[in-house]
Amino acid sequence: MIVDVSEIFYSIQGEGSKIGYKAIFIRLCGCNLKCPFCDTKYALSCKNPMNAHEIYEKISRFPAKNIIFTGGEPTLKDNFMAYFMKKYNNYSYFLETNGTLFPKKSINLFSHIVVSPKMFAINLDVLKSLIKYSISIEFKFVVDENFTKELELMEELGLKEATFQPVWLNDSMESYIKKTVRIIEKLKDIPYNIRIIPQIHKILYGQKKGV
Ligand SMILES: Nc1nc2[nH]cc(C(=O)O)c2c(=O)[nH]1
Ligand code: SF4
Ligand SMILES: [Mg+2]
Repeated sequence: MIVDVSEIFYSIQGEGSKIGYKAIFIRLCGCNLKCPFCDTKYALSCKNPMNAHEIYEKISRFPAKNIIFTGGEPTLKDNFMAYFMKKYNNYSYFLETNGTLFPKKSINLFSHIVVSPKMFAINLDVLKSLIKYSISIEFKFVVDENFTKELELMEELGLKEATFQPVWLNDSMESYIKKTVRIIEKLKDIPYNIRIIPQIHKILYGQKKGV
């Protein structure tokens, strides 16, 4: 089975509740959305066909057992991910998804799913199914300084907690940190259980591929 792979790299989880754990990232090509703030535009329509064995050869060189499928939107490759995870079942698998497509073949093979819904492309039925059928799930919202819609969605889905991740646009490090602090101050007034976490890999390594 063949899939287009944008990049495979070894780093730490830089986002969400599993932040800091070492992980191997498999970034699949292709996405069903075109977010203006996308930080992986190079992965939206790339071509780099690899078969499962070639991918396995690459990942097996790294001394880690956590694999994160990301993209692009990896659920477009539901069949491939299911095939891969069943074949190489000595790893723990994690998924980063925008929550618009339901990965029915692979969902029960992920130890944990990070859903990052985009406010202009919400599919409530898919989000509810992800909550219902995943083994473990968290919501991560990429936010700017106005996050009313995100709070409304939390309400609608009955979420008790979520991660808010300040969006990194054309910010310098200094402006990103200042923006994050402004968001923290605003969220202090809001009675939701929200963790505010910046994208730690960008602070540590800068804005580049493969980290
Ligand atoms: N270190 C690191 N952590 C990440 N967590 C989610 C990422 C993603 O691009 O989906 C990502 C990424 O690109 N790098
Ligand atoms: S869903 Fe994610 S990968 Fe796709 S365009 Fe939006 S930010 Fe980029
Ligand atoms: Mg990223």
